[in-house]
Amino acid sequence: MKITHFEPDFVHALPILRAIEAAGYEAYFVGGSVRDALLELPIHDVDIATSAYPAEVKQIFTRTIDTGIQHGTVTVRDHGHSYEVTTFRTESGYQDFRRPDHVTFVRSLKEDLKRRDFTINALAMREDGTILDLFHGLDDLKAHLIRAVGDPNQRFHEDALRMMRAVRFESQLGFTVEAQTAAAIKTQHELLSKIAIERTHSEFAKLMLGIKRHNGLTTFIQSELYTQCPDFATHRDDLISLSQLNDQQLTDEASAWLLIANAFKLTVAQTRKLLKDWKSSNELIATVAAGVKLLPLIVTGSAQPLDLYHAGADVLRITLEAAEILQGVAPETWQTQYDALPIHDKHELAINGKDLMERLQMQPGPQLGKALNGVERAIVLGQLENNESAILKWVQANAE
Ligand SMILES: Nc1ccn([C@@H]2O[C@H](COP(=O)(O)OP(=O)(O)OP(=O)(O)O)[C@@H](O)[C@H]2O)c(=O)n1
Ligand SMILES: [Mg+2]
Repeated sequence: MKITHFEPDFVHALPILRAIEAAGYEAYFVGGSVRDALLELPIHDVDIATSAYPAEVKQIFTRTIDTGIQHGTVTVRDHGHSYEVTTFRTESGYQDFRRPDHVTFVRSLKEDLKRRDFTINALAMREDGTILDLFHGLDDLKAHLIRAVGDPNQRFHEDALRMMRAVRFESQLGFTVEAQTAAAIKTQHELLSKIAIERTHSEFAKLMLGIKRHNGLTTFIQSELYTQCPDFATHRDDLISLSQLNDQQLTDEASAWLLIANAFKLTVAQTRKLLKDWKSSNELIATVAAGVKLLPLIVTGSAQPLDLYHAGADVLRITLEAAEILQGVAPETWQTQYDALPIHDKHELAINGKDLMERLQMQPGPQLGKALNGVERAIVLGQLENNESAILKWVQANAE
């Protein structure tokens, strides 16, 4: 098997591979970029594995950064690009189920590939495009199977996050977790509790944004992995309902959490707590919480111009994405209504507080805030034109 069409990212990285080889070592493209190139998907992060030890890699290139030198990773800078070059390694220990006690550098590609998670991720590509397939990853790519390299129990003991990666790839690639690998996840699902929630969160979000969300969620539920996730354990039936929604692909993680909040029938406060427990960013929490408020209004057709205005473009977009999946609500009608609002943000008002103070001799304080809010509201509702003289007149009339 040989790749003949090279993505630009590979082309740019070729001189790195060639330089390492010219110095007498082996070097290969490995991991997700090789998998995705074979699937004809866009590639990102080209990873390079080499028989050269980190100190040897550093001698070959003029510009290097010690990214994770104790794990064998050196970043090589070349023409504005960065490449992670990692020495072939084996790992042992894994007392805490997430990081190896020691890393041993080795000179053999096979030793390196055999401790990787799945066969489709254990392919290596030579500089000429030849694929080295030591664990039948090509067969599994063809059969759309996610199969652990060697003993699945051992692979999940080494890094319990791999169980989440399995269900993530299932959804992201539209593959199926192979039976023995799935059985091992079920047996070992409790190990996921050892993993930092941020890492589980990141995999779960990728699952929710994948092309086969239904498949990923089904294995996530059947394997009991969900029981190890914050605030999910008591929601098995709700998660099943979530998995049975139409499989339309989501474009934003916030829409996914909105669907979850809806399936779990959470209040705004409960939604905030759930997202906090998943260590979400404040931005994500605010967006989803606002979506929880807006969603029922959209689904029942009762949202008013002010509701759309206060929600704003981002919240509206994710809410419409969720509403379309839940009830087949056509997003265009609402989007058109939103676009037609006279203004979309306070800053678009033809006056501000300073203008009111200067022109109407108003004093700073609650009165001023109230006047501005009234102006904003009247303009959104189409009761007042957004120009300075109309607004000043309106404020004077309403102050009397
Ligand atoms: N828990 C993990 C994480 C990664 N890997 C190996 O390291 C490679 C690169 O890891 P990463 O970039 O995290 O994942 P990718 O498989 O490249 O997927 P993505 O496209 O999301 O980057 C993987 O392909 C796999 O060979 C592994 O064995 N076990
Ligand atoms: Mg990657």
